[in-house]
Amino acid sequence: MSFFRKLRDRMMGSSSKIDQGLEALVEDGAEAPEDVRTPPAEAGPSRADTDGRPQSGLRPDAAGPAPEEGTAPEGPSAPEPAAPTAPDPAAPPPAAPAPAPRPPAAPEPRRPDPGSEAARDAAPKPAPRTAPDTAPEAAPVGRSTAPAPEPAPSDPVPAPPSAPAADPAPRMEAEAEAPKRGGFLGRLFRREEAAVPRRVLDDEMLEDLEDLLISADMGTTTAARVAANLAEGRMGRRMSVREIKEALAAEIARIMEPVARPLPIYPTRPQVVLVVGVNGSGKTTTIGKLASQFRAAGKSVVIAAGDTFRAAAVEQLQVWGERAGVPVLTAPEGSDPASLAFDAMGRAQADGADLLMIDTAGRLQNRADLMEELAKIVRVIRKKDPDAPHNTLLVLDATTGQNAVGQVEIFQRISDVSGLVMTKLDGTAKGGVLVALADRFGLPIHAIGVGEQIDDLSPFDPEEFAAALVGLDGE
Ligand SMILES: Nc1nc2c(ncn2[C@@H]2O[C@H](COP(=O)(O)OP(=O)(O)OP(=O)(O)O)[C@@H](O)[C@H]2O)c(=O)[nH]1
Repeated sequence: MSFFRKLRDRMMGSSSKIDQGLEALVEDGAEAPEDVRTPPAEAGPSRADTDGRPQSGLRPDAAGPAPEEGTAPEGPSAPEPAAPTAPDPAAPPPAAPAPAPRPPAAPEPRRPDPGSEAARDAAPKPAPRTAPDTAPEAAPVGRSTAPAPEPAPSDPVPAPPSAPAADPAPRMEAEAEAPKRGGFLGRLFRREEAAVPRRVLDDEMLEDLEDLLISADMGTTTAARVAANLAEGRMGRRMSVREIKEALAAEIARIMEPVARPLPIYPTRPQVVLVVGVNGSGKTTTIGKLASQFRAAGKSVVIAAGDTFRAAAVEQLQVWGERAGVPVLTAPEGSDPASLAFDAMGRAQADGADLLMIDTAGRLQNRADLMEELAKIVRVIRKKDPDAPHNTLLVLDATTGQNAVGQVEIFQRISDVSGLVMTKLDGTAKGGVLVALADRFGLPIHAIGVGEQIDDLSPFDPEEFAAALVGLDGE
């Protein structure tokens, strides 16, 4: 099963939210199919270019707007291809029900530039952490069982899924080719195409779209930005569900691209990875999965069970250690986690281990204690290596939706978070929060958890994620 299909299947919860919402949204405001086939002279006005671009004398929208990046050619939606009724170019611009251009949000800065890193830098940090100078290699996340999928070429439009399913790709082809065909087949394609519901992208639709994105946990700011960017150059255009999904996926992938970075691997031995996050977010499971993948990539790993306050957590980590074939260092219940971390550091150094992964407690209800605990762990391991920890991984549970935003803020304050792992993306309707996190914090997303099994940790691929989130493959 391809990674994309696996991700999409496992993200059905979130994809269906946007997926189903879009169907309803377009159908609600869709023009009747008859309207779609109205001769251009009548259809023209409603498609007036309202995005502020100068209209050429030829009024390109009269024959269908020029295909934009990220949208399918509009040809098939345009009325009859022969266009004998093409409007007179000299005719005055229509005074029609052109939707008002969506005003303010639109030309937002398109990149959540590393400004978000600036914001991160501005946050108080416990102590400066210096990563080794040497250029890191990438962690083998997801590569032990199958090679990580090559990132798709940076075409802003995710390629239509290659699945042979009767639907998407052939239909796209049909959309593109329909106008050129003559005879029976041409008429057939045009009729099918005319039956595809489309809705004019106007202010009302943009608001609906924004609400839909918010309901998928994208957060108000990111949802507004995504909707505004989608509107750019498309206002007044009649769009099908698939076209909206493609444009949305392209926009989401663009936001996620800069943060899709595997865990960097340094030549330093041991590379110390401190794993933080609230209780139940998936820290133990993620450490087990990562350890297994590092082992499969030929790295030697030591795990320290730093949540010494919960015997069950230690036992669970031991189980994962056995599965991954990695030693797990433990300490008596209630003992000082920093002391365990110190011992583990000594053991990892003596063994010449490539990686030391330190689990920590996640009791956010007593933030001061947790902060002191983490700070102490960092202090003692720095006695053995002043640059440690080399990574501080924050593990977040996707099912907590927008709460994840608050967790990043808190853990950035109490530890020097260097990257994220988002777990439980399978079966949640809240995957959109990852877009909000990328947009807001710009922290690297090293991997995503898509199940409870040892190989259910995958590299983060923005285009596949975006396509799965909007349900692109499901057409
Ligand atoms: N479906 C799914 N479940 C996951 C995933 N990652 C972790 N879990 C489950 O989430 C639950 C909590 O995971 P843990 O790894 O114990 O979380 P933790 O952060 O270590 O929790 P504490 O030990 O209480 O601090 C377990 O039942 C895991 O099986 C994932 O990607 N998908």
